[in-house]
This record gives sequence, C-alpha cells and structure tokens, in this order.
Amino acid sequence: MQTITTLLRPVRWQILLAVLASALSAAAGIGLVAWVNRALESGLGDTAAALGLFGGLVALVFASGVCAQVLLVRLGQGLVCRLRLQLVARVLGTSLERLESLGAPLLYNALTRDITAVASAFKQLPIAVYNGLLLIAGMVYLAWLDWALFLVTLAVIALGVWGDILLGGRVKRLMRRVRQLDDTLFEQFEAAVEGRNELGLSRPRRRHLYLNRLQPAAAESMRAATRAEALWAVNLNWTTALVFLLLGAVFFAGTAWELVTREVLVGYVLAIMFLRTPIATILDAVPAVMRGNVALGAIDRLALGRAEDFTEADGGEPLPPFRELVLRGAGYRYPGGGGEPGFQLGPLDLHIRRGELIFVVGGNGSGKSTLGKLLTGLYLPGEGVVTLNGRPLDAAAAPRHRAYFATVFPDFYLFADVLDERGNDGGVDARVEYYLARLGLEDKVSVREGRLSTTALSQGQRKRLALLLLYMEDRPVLLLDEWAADQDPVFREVFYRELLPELKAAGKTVIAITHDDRYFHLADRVYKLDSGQLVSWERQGAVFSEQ
Ligand SMILES: Nc1ncnc2c1ncn2[C@@H]1O[C@H](COP(=O)(O)OP(=O)(O)OP(=O)(O)O)[C@@H](O)[C@H]1O
Repeated sequence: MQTITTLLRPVRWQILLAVLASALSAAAGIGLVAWVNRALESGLGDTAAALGLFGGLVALVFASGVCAQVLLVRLGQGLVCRLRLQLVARVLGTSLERLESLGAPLLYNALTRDITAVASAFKQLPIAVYNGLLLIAGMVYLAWLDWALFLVTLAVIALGVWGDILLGGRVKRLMRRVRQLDDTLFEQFEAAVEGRNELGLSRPRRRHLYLNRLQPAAAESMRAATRAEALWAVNLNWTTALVFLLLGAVFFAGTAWELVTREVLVGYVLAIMFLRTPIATILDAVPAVMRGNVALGAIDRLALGRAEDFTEADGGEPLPPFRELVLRGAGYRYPGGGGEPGFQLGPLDLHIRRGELIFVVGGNGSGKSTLGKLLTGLYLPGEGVVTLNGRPLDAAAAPRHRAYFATVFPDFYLFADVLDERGNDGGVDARVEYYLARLGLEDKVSVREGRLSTTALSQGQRKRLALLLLYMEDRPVLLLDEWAADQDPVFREVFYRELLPELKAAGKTVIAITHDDRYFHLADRVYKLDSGQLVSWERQGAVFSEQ
C-alpha cells in the first residue's frame, strides 16, 4: 500500500482533527441517549435546566457532526484529487520499457476504473470513521450500563465479525477476479476503438470481437460481481438478524427472567436501536472499501516509477553544446516472452559528431527504431556504454542525455500545444506561422496563442506538424524515424534536398532512419543494421546513385 501511505502522510494532522471532531459528535450522541434513559428512570428534575442540557447536547451533536463530516469529506476529496495527479505523475516518471510492457489498456484501466474505485472507497471513509466512533462510544456506554450483558454483546459481535471475515475473504477474491477481467475488457475496448477501420469493413471480425472476446469477459465479470454483492447481502442480513437476536436476549433477560434492571433494559434497547444505523452504514461501506483496496493493489502492481516533481521550473543551467555521441559495445535486449529470448540489438560501436547528417538503414525488424531509442536515452544500454559529450548514459544521466534530442518516431503523438526551446507556449505564433508556410500547411492549420487549430489531418500532414513541433523545440540533435515515408514525392524531395541540408547548415546533428535509397548519398555516413548488428555499408557493394 505504498500509494496510500504516501498520500495520507501529509494530511495526518487533518485526519486527527477530523477524528477528534467525530469522537466529540459521537460522544454527544451517546450522551443524549444516556440522558433520555436517565430522565425516563429518574424524571426530569428542573425542567428549564433539563431543556438547556438537552438543547446543548443536540447543538453539540449538530455542530461537531457537521464539522467532522465537512473535514472528512474535504480530506476524502483532497485525497482523490492527489491520487489522480500522483498516478499521472508516476506514469510520466516511468521508464519507456515499463510503459511498453504494460500496454495502454492496463494504464487506462488504472487511470479510470481504479481511480474511481479508490475515490468511492475514500468517500466511504468519512462515513465509516464517523459511524465507527459512534459505535465505539455506544459500546463504552453499554459496558458502563451492565458488564455481564456487555460480555453477551461482545459474543454476538464476535459472531458478526466471524461472518464478516468468512464472507469478506470470498467477496474480496471475487472482486479481484472482476478487476482482472476489467483489464481484458479494456483490451477489447481498445480494439473496438483503435480497430475502427478494420472492424467497420468486416462483420465477421466485429462478430468475433463481440461474441468471442467481449461477451465472455463481460458475462464472467457480471457473474463474479453479482456473486460478490449477493454474498455481502447475506452478510448484511445476518448482521441485522444478530442485532435483533441481541435485542431479544436483552428484552427477555429484563422482563421474563428479570436478570437486569429496568434502567439497563431501557438503556440497552435505546442504545442498540440507535446503533443499528451506524452498524448498517459501516457494513454497507465495506464492499466499496474492498473494491478500493483491490484497485490500490492493482495500481501498486503496475510498479510505476516515482512521481516526477513538476514544482521546479524547467531550465536550470543551459546545456553545454553537443559535441559527440559514442556507442562502445553498446547493446539492448527486449525482454523475451513465451520461452523465446527477446530481440537483441548490438553490441554496437558508432560515433556521431556535431553537425553530421547520419542515415540509419536496414530491413524491417533489423533494429533501427530500437537503436533510435538507445541513442536518445529512451532505452538504457543493457551492455557496453553510450556516452554523450563523454558522459555515460545511465538512469541518473538519462534526463540530461534526453534533453539534447527531439524525435519523430513512427508512432509519434501529435500535441496541439506548441512549446518553444524553453518549454513556453507564449509568443511562438509568428515562428509557427513561418514553419507552417515552410511545410506547406498554411492553408490547413493556423495557430493561436501557441495552440494549433487542428491535428485531424492526413498522416503525411500530421508528420509535417510533428516536424514543426521539433523545429520549435530547437534541440541540438534530431532523430527522424522514417519521417519521409508518408510524404508525397515532391515534399520528400524538399525534405532530403532542402530541409535536411538546412538543419545541417544550422549546426544541427540529424539522424534519419530511412528506406529512401535514392537519397543515401546525401548523408555524411550511412549505418546499416541487419538482425540487430551493424554491417558495413561499403561492404554491401552499394553505389550511391541519383536515379
Ligand atoms: N516493444 C517491444 N517489445 C519487444 N520486442 C520488440 C519491441 N519493439 C520491437 N521489438 C522487436 O525488436 C525488433 C526490432 O524492432 P525495430 O522496431 O527496432 O525494427 P525496425 O528496424 O525499426 O523495423 P521497421 O523498419 O519495420 O520499422 C523487432 O523484430 C521486434 O521483434
């Protein structure tokens, strides 16, 4: 429960205050019951004084109750808000490898369903704390009234708790199963949304998705959830029956067998009737709390990184100019699956200097994008060393290493907000308009206060916008992974013959992953990858030619 402890620690004093206010309200409530009992037995005495005491107790119940509830609700909502922000900050602070191995559906499930479940549990927390304290105050009063009868009460409570534990364990197991099935459902939701083109064309595929993937998971989830709720309903009614059994026992003990005095009898009956509501309320809250607990367990199992701290401004000391990027025996291996070892890139040796235009080429699956992620520090080397300006890339050096790069990978995400080199979104419009015209997008997209008017464009146009974002960030090293693959021949020509040379002339280092062999001669150097290994381009006997 690492998540919950880090969330609760900063508000421990507010929690204490809320618990104290709840305790005061609970004590005043039980005090009222005790006062009514005493008045029934011994009479009111001075009516004015009695009225004053009664009114005072009612006012105290009201004021401390409101105070406790408001404090607890504010705490609950504050925790939910912080949990949401903390979870997203942790996703942002998690390594790419971990995020890739988890996959989008698991993360979306955590960010939506799990957070909602934890939020519902937190909302029950104030109610449970308040009613729990009411229950404790009631118990103290019952013990004070009659010890022997209180022991009987404890025995009945033990019976109730036994039922809770017995059924609670099974209910929790079922809830865990429902949570697992949620992940399966989210995978299918992703397929239903992301596969809209393929599904739109193929009824057999839609039918398969619906009947063989969605429906079985949804039905099993429903069965497990229904069973869990039904078991808890049995428990609720079992508790209600126990409360009435206790009432009956007290009643017969006081009337038929005259084992307790009338004062004790009336006090017990009043107190038990009064305590029925808190007992039912607490038991009602238990399933939501269990679900929240299961959800927190699922969030913890994601093993996300530490939340990134965004309170500090970006910038700090400026980056020294880029000089060189060197790989010495550097390699990276993907984790394997199903008994098969993962793909191995390297070990590789290469040297990239400032202002060079480097092409990385090779067949599909040869490791080009993996090399791109290793060069940019998105992946850390599993063997050998990657150094930038002589500094080895490791977890500590990674943020600074990455700050030198701007990339467009094939699975890029196009942000509508344009940031400049210092991470600001203000005052960028004039430069954005210049680049929009340069990239032939001025009729399609406009910019206002650093925000692009649209990103709903063709793939080639979206890639041009991604390049625009990269221009604006103005980083020293650019990595473009098959950027030109979606461009028309005219713009492809502009890219290789104008844009890349211009970037080089501006002192940028450009690493382009490409299949466009008719432009290979424009590069300062070409690295060819084959099954994760670098093979000499010259030894391939290739001829740079303009076709
Ligand atoms: N996230 C991943 N997890 C596990 N293995 C992966 C992952 N991504 C890629 N691979 C493996 O690494 C190999 C190299 O992939 P990579 O994307 O680097 O190839 P590429 O040369 O860029 O291919 P392409 O030209 O098709 O884009 C693939 O054959 C694949 O088996």
